[in-house]
Amino acid sequence: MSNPKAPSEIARETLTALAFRKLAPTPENYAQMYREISGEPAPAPSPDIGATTSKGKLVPAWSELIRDLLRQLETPHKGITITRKKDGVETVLTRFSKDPEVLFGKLQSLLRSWSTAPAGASPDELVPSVKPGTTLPPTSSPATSAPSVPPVQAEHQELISQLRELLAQTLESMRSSQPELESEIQTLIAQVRASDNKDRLNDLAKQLRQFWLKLELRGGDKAKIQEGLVRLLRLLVENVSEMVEDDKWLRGQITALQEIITNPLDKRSIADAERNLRDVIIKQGTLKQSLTDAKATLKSLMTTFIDRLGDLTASTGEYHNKIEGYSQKIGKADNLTELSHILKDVMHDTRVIQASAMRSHEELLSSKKQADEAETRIRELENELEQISELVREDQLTGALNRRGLDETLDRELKRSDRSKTPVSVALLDIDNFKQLNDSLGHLAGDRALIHLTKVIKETLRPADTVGRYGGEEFLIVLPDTGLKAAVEAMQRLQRDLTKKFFLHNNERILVTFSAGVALRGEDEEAEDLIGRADKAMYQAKQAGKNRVMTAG
Ligand SMILES: Nc1nc2c(ncn2[C@@H]2O[C@H](COP(=O)(O)OP(=O)(O)OP(=O)(O)O)[C@@H](O)[C@H]2O)c(=O)[nH]1
Repeated sequence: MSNPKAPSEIARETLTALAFRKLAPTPENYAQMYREISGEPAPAPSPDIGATTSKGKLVPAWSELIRDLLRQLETPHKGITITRKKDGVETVLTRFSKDPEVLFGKLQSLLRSWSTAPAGASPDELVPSVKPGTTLPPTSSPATSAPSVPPVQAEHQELISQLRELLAQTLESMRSSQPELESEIQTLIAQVRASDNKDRLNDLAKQLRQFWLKLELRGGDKAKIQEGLVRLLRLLVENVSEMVEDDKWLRGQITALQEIITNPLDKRSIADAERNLRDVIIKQGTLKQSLTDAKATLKSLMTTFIDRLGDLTASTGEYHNKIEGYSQKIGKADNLTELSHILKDVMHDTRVIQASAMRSHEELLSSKKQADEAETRIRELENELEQISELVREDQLTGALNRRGLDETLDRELKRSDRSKTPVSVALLDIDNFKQLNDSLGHLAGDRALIHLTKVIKETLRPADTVGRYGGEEFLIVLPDTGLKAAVEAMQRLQRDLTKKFFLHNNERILVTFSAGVALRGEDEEAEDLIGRADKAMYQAKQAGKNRVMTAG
């Protein structure tokens, strides 16, 4: 004996049959078709629901409702999945299919609930409420709903396999960042892709939990390793700086490095510090060469001096021996002629030794003078080196101030503006499409373009204005005693000058343009905030199409 059909299934089949036979989905047609499919006998005559309800209200057309239902099923609604919608329809059909009028109303309110559902509402709230105490028939049972369940199941399966694939891809994307876990990740990916039943999924869930735990621990380890390395570096630098007390060159670099690692580390400060350190190293390299040369000169002078002294000692030693010989000869001499010959020899040797001593004396004097000069030069170089080591304020490529120089200038100018109650403005410039210039003409041409721009800026602005390299292709201009309008005009003048003073590359004229943000310092405004506002305005200038000047609000 076959199992009786579930009401929801009969209702669904009724709707399908109506559509299939192209019958108008009126309540009577629905009721008749329902009875036909369920095999129920025709009910006793009841009030006509063809055109009006028993309460006298007009019943809207079913076709419209079904069309609406189909349309709304496909339409995305926040917080409600298609599956949940289908489940809702299923529940309504199950509970109310026996009464077309109630069914109609419930389907309508279900539709309304989709379109008015608040974001994130639980799908359960979207199923029309059921009177307390009503027992719900099962929405599906393998025996009765077999032909209609597969679409839902198929959709679930499709969703699950999509989720599996997403999980596999997520794991896949972790491989490059976790090379040490490569084989473990590979195994998990294979497991994810093969998890097609509950047991395998459970097993996978366990493995994944262990894997995430391991990742968490590793993340913690990495942070600790990094902290440890920084601590170690600090110790090392401290220790080295104590050891090299006398070596100014090395001490300068150590100071720069200490500055980097004593402040909190972030990407930008490390990049700045790296550029500063490079500047220090370049400058120190040049000075160190001069110092080495000066020291070599001094060494060679000392050698000459010692040689001369040796010669002198040797020749005076020889003279003393000779004098001794002459004194013996004098003692033995017994006539005047002999004595006169000896005296002549003595005079001759004395004159020779005197001349030699004089020459040596002059040579020594000149050597001493040169040695003094070399020593002075060395002292000067060492002083310069010491200063450079401690504070390099210039960008080595462009000759503009570097970040450190800019900080000092801003500090000075802001204080001056506070004292004198005069305005001060800043402009942040960023060369337009600089990457493209680098890519098409080469990095060296890019470097020369930066030098060119700095030169034009220096030529165009007043001597009191300062230009510094703020970043790669960004420049900050400090304009003391300048209001917003005048600062904007200065930038516009610079733009015009750049269209006249072309950057030449292989005899080709290249137009360098920039976008700028200009900000007038507010009362007691910190340098950082002032630059921040200029930066924002510069960004707006870029967004608005580049090669323009914008003011900060
Ligand atoms: N030649 C050279 N290039 C540099 C230097 N510093 C930074 N750059 C380059 O400047 C380029 C900046 O590129 P982006 O930030 O994309 O800016 P852009 O191409 O100017 O684009 P916009 O700012 O939107 O106009 C990068 O390619 C950097 O490599 C430098 O000292 N010399």
